[in-house]
Amino acid sequence: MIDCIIGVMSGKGGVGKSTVSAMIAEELNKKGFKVGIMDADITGPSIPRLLNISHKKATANELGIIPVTTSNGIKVMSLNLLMEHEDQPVIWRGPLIAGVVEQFWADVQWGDLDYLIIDMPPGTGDVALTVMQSIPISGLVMVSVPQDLVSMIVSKSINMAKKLNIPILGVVENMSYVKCPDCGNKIRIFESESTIEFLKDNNLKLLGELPMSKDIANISIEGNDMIEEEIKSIFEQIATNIIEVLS
Ligand SMILES: Nc1ncnc2c1ncn2[C@@H]1O[C@H](COP(=O)(O)OP(=O)(O)OP(=O)(O)O)[C@@H](O)[C@H]1O
Repeated sequence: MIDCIIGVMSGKGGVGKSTVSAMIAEELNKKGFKVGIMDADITGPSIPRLLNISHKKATANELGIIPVTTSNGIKVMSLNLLMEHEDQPVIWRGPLIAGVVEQFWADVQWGDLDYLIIDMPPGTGDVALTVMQSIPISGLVMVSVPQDLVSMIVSKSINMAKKLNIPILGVVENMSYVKCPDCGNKIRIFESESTIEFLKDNNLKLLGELPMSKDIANISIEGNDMIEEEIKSIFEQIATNIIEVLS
């Protein structure tokens, strides 16, 4: 039994969707919830590295696939946990990839979870559609960089969610600013006035703003314990906001 399924979506690749998915899972887990994470980004799976389990392999029994569990208890399923070598590419066409996602939903023994986080494939393509149509998603978290929020890139994902009647829980603006190491000022490369307007016009909640930071960039190398406290608390607040919106 899974209580809430949260899809983490982005208009395009490389904006931090997987990083945010992994950190939401970590924060919900820290709050004492039973958490799982499904890496539905089949051709670019990065969850095992972000959660430091890329050396582990998933197994199966007659009941289905058994997810890998992190040292702190998060259940994880990713195609990379089934591949012999993590650098093997998945040279498959859309329907086959979509079939894997369906299996990750139907055949993985998730057990009882309070939250299942789904790291969606970027954009509004074939596999994203399969995820949204075949899994009963409770709500979507939209991850975007500021410059895409006010372009049509995020609007496409928002409109897709609306057409499929899936609520959007809110937006995480990633790489919003850089913090000056000397004076602590937040340097915003892209003016945020239009972001606020965009959120207002679309009736979207801002779940959190993350800086561009070396600590975040190095999560898959150094782990997330090394992240500075100020950034940790932003991730914690994002998780709290998600819980609030869902309840
Ligand atoms: N706030 C940040 N500051 C610095 N680097 C970041 C930040 N967020 C993400 N990154 C880095 O940007 C790169 C892309 O991040 P990530 O893999 O999470 O994006 P993604 O949207 O899931 O990409 P894809 O959809 O292509 O898998 C990674 O190298 C990650 O470490």
